[in-house]
Amino acid sequence: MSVSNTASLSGTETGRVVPDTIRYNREVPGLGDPVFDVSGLSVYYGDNKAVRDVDLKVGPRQITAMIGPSGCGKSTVLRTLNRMNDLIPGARVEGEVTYHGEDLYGPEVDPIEVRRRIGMVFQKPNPFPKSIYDNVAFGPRIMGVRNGLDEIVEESLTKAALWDEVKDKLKASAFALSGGQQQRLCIARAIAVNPEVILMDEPCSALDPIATLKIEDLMYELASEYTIVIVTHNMQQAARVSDRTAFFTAGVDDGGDRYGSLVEFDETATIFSKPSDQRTEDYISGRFG
Ligand SMILES: Nc1ncnc2c1ncn2[C@@H]1O[C@H](COP(=O)(O)OP(=O)(O)OP(=O)(O)O)[C@@H](O)[C@H]1O
Repeated sequence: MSVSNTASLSGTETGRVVPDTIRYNREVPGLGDPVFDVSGLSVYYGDNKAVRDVDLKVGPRQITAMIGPSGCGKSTVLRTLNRMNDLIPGARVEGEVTYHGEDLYGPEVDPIEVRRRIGMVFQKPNPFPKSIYDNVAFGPRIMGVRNGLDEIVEESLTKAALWDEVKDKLKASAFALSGGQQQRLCIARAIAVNPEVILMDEPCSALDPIATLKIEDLMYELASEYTIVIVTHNMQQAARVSDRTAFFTAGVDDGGDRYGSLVEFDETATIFSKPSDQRTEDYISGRFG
């Protein structure tokens, strides 16, 4: 894929993000056989039913963005896609999440294998206190790979658009890299174990605008090979990079409990130009959130 359109990055004077802010001009791939099919998903933290009744499909080799105001459940839903919620005491899911048609929460499913196939990149770059090389080689080594590590490291760093910047200092500490480089290293680390899906939870929120655009370019390139789901606070970012967008909001139930839910899920251009729900319209117009 190539980057073919670098139109305006900002919204219009109404504050609304419109389709001409979409930088990457490509046809939206179909949902095909969805990679994930989420239906009737609710997530509890203890007794608190924090996210309710989410239905969502994630198509292969495309970028799905999750947007919405703070606390609407974006990260919670993202974590259900690779069972990271299992690691949070008191968290449990209700409803169904299938991965290629298989129940992701089925008794026979190995969560470790799930997290290998469905990798995650976090808000704050979190390289290990090791060399650049050892960060990337870490996952393959744990999987028992002994031969061909050099090739895996080079290929992963190349795919993460970092190889040229680090090829002469692979033994240097990962902490010697800039924030943006560290985040690309974390993406290389995720790629090194050969995943199908990369989940990204606010991957640019700790980065400056230049480093952010680099990661966005990278996401776009990676989407030809990987399925990407990104949580972002940044509407322009969702409009720029994603094929489909899920808009979540937070509400209060009759008992006064706050909860998150999915309002609308559609192609990104539709969400940002003619959303079908007034709450989406209000959010993308900057009227709340
Ligand atoms: N580990 C946790 N323990 C208890 N409650 C949690 C936990 N993580 C999230 N929650 C609650 O679940 C709800 C959704 O939170 P979540 O972090 O998923 O929302 P978000 O949309 O990603 O928010 P933000 O944009 O601020 O990161 C919130 O009410 C939050 O307090």
